[in-house]
Amino acid sequence: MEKTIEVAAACIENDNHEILCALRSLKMSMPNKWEFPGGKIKKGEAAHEALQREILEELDCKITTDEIICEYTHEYDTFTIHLHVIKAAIKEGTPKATEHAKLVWLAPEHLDSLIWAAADIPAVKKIMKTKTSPS
Ligand SMILES: Nc1nc2c([nH]c(=O)n2[C@H]2C[C@H](O)[C@@H](COP(=O)(O)OP(=O)(O)OP(=O)(O)O)O2)c(=O)[nH]1
Repeated sequence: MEKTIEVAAACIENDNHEILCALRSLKMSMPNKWEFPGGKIKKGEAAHEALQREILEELDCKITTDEIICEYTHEYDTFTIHLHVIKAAIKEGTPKATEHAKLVWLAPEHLDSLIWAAADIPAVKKIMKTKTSPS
């Protein structure tokens, strides 16, 4: 059986309560799919630590990380990922698409207007539900 890839992804919210969505580029695997920016967790690394490193590498900014919004396993045809979606905020800098094709800030209720990587769909649904339900 293929090894499961551990992936940390950031649900970065700005002061307008919008969420940062990133479009995977043609050079990346799963091109043209939207995702929460992040990447693979290295051996011995904590998910939060991996996420801060990945965001600095691919968006050229620093984030603070908060609680895990959701965490689950998704089986693609050729590999399986264990996705950790972590709440985050920008601490320093402005996100730049150094690897992604595009970055957009979207209100939670509009997240389902994008075509997401299949693994992200439960997280998108959860964020939409949590952020748009009256409290
Ligand atoms: N970053 C991220 N990856 C996701 C998400 N959803 C999803 O299925 N993936 C998949 C895409 C990739 O197969 C894998 C993460 O790989 P990646 O290419 O972003 O990670 P990385 O930057 O560490 O990659 P690399 O240096 O090895 O090329 O997880 C998501 O929301 N964010």
